[in-house]
Amino acid sequence: MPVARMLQQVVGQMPGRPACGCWTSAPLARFLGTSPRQIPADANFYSSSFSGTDQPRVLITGGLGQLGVGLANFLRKRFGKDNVILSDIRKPPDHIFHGGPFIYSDILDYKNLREIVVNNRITWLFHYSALLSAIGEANVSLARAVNITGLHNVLDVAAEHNLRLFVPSTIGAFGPTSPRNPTPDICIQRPRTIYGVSKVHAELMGEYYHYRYGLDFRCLRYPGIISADSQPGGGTTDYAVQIFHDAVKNGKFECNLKSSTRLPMMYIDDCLRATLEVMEAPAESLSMRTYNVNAMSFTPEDLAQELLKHIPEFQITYNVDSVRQAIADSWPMNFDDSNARKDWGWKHDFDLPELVTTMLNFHGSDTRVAQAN
Ligand SMILES: NC(=O)C1=CN([C@@H]2O[C@H](COP(=O)(O)OP(=O)(O)OC[C@H]3O[C@@H](n4cnc5c(N)ncnc54)[C@H](O)[C@@H]3O)[C@@H](O)[C@H]2O)C=CC1
Ligand SMILES: CC(=O)[C@H](N)C(=O)O
Repeated sequence: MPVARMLQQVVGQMPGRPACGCWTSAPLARFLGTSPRQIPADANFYSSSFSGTDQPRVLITGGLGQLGVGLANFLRKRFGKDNVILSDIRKPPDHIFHGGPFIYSDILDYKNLREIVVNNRITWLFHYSALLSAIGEANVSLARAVNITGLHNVLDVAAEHNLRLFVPSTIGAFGPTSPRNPTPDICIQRPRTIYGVSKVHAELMGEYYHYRYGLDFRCLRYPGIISADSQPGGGTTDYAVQIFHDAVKNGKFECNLKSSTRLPMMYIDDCLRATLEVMEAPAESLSMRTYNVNAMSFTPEDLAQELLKHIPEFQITYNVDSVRQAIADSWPMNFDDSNARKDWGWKHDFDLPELVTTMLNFHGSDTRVAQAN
């Protein structure tokens, strides 16, 4: 007998179950737990996913980081500006505040999160709030709270309100005992950072809520993401973002990883497109709920050589950060994303030459504008 059916029979006999015996997506613990958040057994979890239009009503948590504003702009083009709400615990700059709906949302405040989802009739949630690898090692207790307790709140609200939920994982969800070259979707995952541990937890908890409560959970393991118009948030791959700014501005860059450190990387446009494509993929096409996605892998030396083709006077020096280097040495060198390419047609657009040209065009034009002003 399928596990789900067996569980349904067991749960159906539980006291306090709705008379209909219907299978609610609400987490079982809410009926049996002693949590102050316990919901009356006769609560009717009418799915609030019907937003009255055929467009998703989107909430992005942690939206003011390196990726969230780009995601909001990308999704607003697809679903309409007013259907995508950006949120964070920080004050947005004026151009972001006036660029579309923004709301304060602290994922550690479960009631606040629940209120936002109900009052705004949210149907899709992109959960970006997190402390990344290096900053997480500098503040383990905060990283554990945001990346784990915050995730639990998001999972419960998503299950209670039948949301389609995207949670990004990372190359950092693997560790030194994982195969590194290449790293497949399914293999040993014993990361050595609180960031990586919290992301493996997110993958496992999201998949549990999917199989146990029917939550439409979808997850991509992002490589190091490179963006031109936003600053990185304190990770190990941040060098690959900062190098472009420094190369154009100063003609030189001091790299905090060894020249031979190979890591999977991706341009932000590919990242955001992969995120939307997996969220729009028909459920029946998904043989998994957590996928690796890949574009390229390079070392600081590879990147410097590509930059030299455009900026012949560019100089790179190395001042290795031992914390970041130890993290990078435990991460994948190359990512196997064949399942994403097979199941939902993933295909990257930007390889290293295209990345460098695109980033320099942005920074170069930006610098030219700066000189003109
Ligand atoms: N940028 C990258 O290269 C990669 C990012 N990812 C994942 O993508 C997501 C977004 O990444 P980034 O934008 O780079 O992160 P980031 O570190 O730049 O931004 C994270 C945001 O979370 C917010 N935040 C912190 N505590 C919060 C709380 N209690 N409630 C609500 N928001 C809170 C911060 O204010 C910040 O704006 C993260 O989950 C990250 O793990 C995964 C792999 C690579
Ligand atoms: C690859 C990531 O998850 C992030 N950029 C980090 O370096 O922590």
